Amino acid sequence: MVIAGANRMLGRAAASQTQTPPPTSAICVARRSRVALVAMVIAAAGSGGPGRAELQPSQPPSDSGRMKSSLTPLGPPVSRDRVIASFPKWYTPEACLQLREHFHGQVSAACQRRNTGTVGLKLSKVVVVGDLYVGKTSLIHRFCKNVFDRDYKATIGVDFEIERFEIAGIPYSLQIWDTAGQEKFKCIASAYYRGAQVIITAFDLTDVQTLEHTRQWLEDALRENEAGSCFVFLVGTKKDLLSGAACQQAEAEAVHLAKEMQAEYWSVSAKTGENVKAFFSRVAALAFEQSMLQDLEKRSSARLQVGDGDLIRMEGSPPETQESKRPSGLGCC
Ligand SMILES: Nc1nc2c(ncn2[C@@H]2O[C@H](COP(=O)(O)OP(=O)(O)OP(=O)(O)O)[C@@H](O)[C@H]2O)c(=O)[nH]1
Repeated sequence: MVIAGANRMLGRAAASQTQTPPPTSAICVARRSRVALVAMVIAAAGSGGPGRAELQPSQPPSDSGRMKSSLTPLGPPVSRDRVIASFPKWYTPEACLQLREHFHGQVSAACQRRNTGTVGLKLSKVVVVGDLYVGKTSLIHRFCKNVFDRDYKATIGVDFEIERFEIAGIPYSLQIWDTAGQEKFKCIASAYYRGAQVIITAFDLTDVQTLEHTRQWLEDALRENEAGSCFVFLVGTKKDLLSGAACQQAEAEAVHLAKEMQAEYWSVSAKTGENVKAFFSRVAALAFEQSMLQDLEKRSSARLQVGDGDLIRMEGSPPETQESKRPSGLGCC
């Protein structure tokens, strides 16, 4: 993974229908031959049409705008606006994944002690899905590059961005996958749904049909992941185009659906930037907290198993007996 020295990494990846998602390192390599890959995807989709314009490589981060943690840094510093010290709040309590305003007690304690296992090295996968033209790319670009492009260029296959955070003093990264909304690219994009910790289903607040379609997008993304393993967000885009009663009406319908989907609801505008940073901070904090809790649980159950009386009794037993009694959760050593 090539993120050292850069605050974020930009990539584009595309695959044929049967290809499984490549590891991040493979994608970094693929990035260099982007033109060939894009050509491959156009061929696979049977289209000679234009794709998303070539993206500019990220600028190397300058030293300004950086903040040093009061704790010993675990990695290179992140930009100031990626530092999350307190738990970011929900958009509406009517459709939110959790109402706590602080990190879980165990998580805070572990972060203070720097007892965070491998979480600081982890890259959590976030997949953004939804109809074409709803503003998925614009949302990601507003957050990752602080830009807005009023011209529409369809995403071909998938793109991704990596954003580094510092959460409760611990480094944490999100790998944000932008998928194509066009039907002809759906099979390519869906190959990248697997392994998502967060699924963001986006719709256009000014187009109620795109809200209706989010059920199907979510179903497709969940099918590729273990039941109950993903945080789900429902995001209404282009908030700047609605106001007053029309906005309230659109949001009420979306909140209703979000509750059904067991999703957290947010309204955002990539054009003005409204709620974009708050939204992704919330995503990062929830994913981080879940990773921490899972890691703590894994380590504590591993400790319990190591101290288990059965294992002590096994000492000196023939190797095959030891093998047959080994708890399945433990590795080969
Ligand atoms: N006014 C307004 N326009 C937006 C906003 N977000 C996106 N748009 C516009 O909507 C169009 C589609 O945006 P994209 O981000 O390319 O849409 P997408 O969902 O990524 O589309 P696909 O790549 O085809 O799936 C573009 O012309 C954007 O400029 C927004 O917040 N406000």
